[in-house]
This record gives sequence, C-alpha cells and structure tokens, in this order.
Amino acid sequence: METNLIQIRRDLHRIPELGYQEFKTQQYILDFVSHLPQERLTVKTWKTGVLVKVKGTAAKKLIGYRTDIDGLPIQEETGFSFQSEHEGRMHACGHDFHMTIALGILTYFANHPAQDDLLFIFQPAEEGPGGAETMLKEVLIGDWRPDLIMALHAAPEYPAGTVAVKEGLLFANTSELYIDLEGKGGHAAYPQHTKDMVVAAAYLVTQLQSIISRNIDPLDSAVITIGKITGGSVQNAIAEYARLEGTIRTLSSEAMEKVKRRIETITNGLAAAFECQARIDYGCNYYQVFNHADETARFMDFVRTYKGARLHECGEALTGEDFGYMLKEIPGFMFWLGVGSPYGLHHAKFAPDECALQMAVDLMVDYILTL
Ligand SMILES: CC(=O)N[C@@H](CCC[C@H](N)C(=O)O)C(=O)O
Repeated sequence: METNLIQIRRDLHRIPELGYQEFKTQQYILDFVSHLPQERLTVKTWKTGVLVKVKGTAAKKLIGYRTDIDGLPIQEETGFSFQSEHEGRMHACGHDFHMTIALGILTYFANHPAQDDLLFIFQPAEEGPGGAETMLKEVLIGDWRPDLIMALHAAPEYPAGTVAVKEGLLFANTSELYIDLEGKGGHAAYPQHTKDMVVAAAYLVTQLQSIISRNIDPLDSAVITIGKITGGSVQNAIAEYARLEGTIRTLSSEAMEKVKRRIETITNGLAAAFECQARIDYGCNYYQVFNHADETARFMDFVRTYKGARLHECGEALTGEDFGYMLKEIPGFMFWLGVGSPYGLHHAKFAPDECALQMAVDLMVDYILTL
C-alpha cells in the first residue's frame, strides 16, 4: 500500500501548533489513523497526543516508536507553497517529518502486522513545557509500557540517507532560563534619576557568557544562550523592566547545577551593582538523552549493512529532547536522521529534504521486522 508521505508532511507543515495546543495536529493524526485497517488497532488520546497500538501476530513484547508533534513560535520564511498557515508558528525542528515517518511506519504495520505488538506514541510539547515525562507516568504504564523504545530527530547537517548515532550520551541536559530585571524608568535625558534595565540586561548577557569560558572545565562543554531580550517601551525613555529568555545546556547534571549557581551569583551581583530587583526562573528542564548500549549497538549493526542508509558514528550534541525521560526508564535509543537542509534547526528557512521520508520509513520498517 502506497502512502503519500510528501503530501502528509506538507499537510502537517501547514498547521504547526505550540505545546499542548496541537488540536488540529491531533485531529489530523486521528483522521489518518481512522482510514487504516482497524482490526488490529487500539487508539487512545492523551491531552493533545495520540497513542496507537498495533496488535502483533504472536506478540512476546511491545515495541514503542515515539514522535513529537509540536511546532515552534517562529515566523516561517521559506516561501514554500505549503508554508505554515499559522502566523508566527513553524515546524522548524522537523516534527512534521517525525510525524510523517511515524505515520508511514504505522501504515505499513496496520496492513502487514509484525509478530510483536507495536506502540506508536505521538507526543505533544517537546519544545516546551515537555510532554514525555508526564506521558511516561500517566499513560506509558501497564499494558501500554513498551519493552523497547525508539525515536529519531531530523539532522540538517547530514544528507538524506545518513543515520548518525552513538551509544551513551547523545543529547544534553537542558534548562530554560528566564531572568526578570526591575529598576526605575524615567526620561532618557535624566539617567541619574533612574535604574536603567536595558543597560543592566546588556551587562548581564555578557557576564553570563563568562560562566562558560571561566567556570566550566575547558574539556567539558556547556552552552548558555539568551535567545530573546525584551525591555523598554520607547526610544527616549529609560526602561524600568527588562527580561532575558534563554536556555542552558550541559553534558552532566553536575555541570548544570554549577552553571545555575553561577547564574544566581552573577545575577545577584548585578542586582546589587545596578540597584535593581532580579528574579530567575528555570522553566522546564530536560534529562539528557542517553542511548542504551545493547539496543543501540544492534541498530548500528543493522544500519551498517543496510543498503538504503549510511551509518555515521557521531558525537554528542548540546540539543535537548524530553525523549531522554523515556530512555531513562525504557531501553532504547534515538538517532539523527540526515535531512540535508541549507538552514539549520530552529531557522525560519529550515528546508529539510523530503527524500529522507521514504528512506526513514523503509529503514524503520525493515529494522522492526528484525526485532
Ligand atoms: C531537538 C531540539 O531542538 N530540542 C529543543 C528542546 C528545547 C527544550 C527547552 N525549551 C529549552 O530551550 O531548554 C532544543 O532547543 O534543543
């Protein structure tokens, strides 16, 4: 049975929605699933997510395959004919690809059941505030708890046809970072009567970067990115408020704690120096993605000799993924799927190569058939 993967991807690309607001996406998935042969399917919803179980012919275990389903608050600039129809929202992290591939694999097994039971997990809110940890506690339990779990992530830096993976640590520990500064506003011509939070924010951004260069072991890796600054209301008034929004990435939880303590010390010092109030909020935090050795080695051996893919043994990345919570409790792995885009993840012109869709479906169907 032929599935039009490109059409599915483009349909989903048009309707990106933020975490826990994936109502149209959820409906699209449910409609799609309702057109598959139903004899072996059990479908459940969880918040804005969907779970589909496919009964095997002689099941000994439950094999899980997870995709994330949310988009990002980014205004798309690709100029595609199937560009996002949602103002300020974009599938700029490839979750439209991830979902399409999951639907492609599901279609195959709904028509040609595997020996084992399969569970397809369409998880909301990966970009934030995180769906995996709660989903694990609330719905991946009892008969719905997989014995093995797998997922992929689009990788723009590798051409379509590449599978990049490693055993052990693949993605970082993450924490969001929000810092609110409150000083005293006033006329632009009278700075002596104010506490200027635009100047304070500018100092703080550069001081925070010293944590990476001066407090983290140069042989370790960490990132602090401030992705958004807001403050002030007009060019000739001094800003009473400023807000920094960012994220922290580390390769260990110890380094994460160290970075947070230094952020607090530096922010408190800045508040004293600028005579202002400062509040820090760490938002949502994700556990690292740590691939299980045996399950990953088996998959790598398969890809090594698989005709339709090239294996690349990659290093770890400072990206984050709440799939890490699922891998903390269930054996399995995540891998990077090459999608060869000239623009990277989270870029308004991210343009992954659709050739990767069929290749990934074939790869995962063939791999699942070996399990
Ligand atoms: C694969 C990917 O890009 N994931 C996101 C996860 C974001 C988690 C959270 N909102 C944060 O910013 O810390 C990433 O940005 O790595």
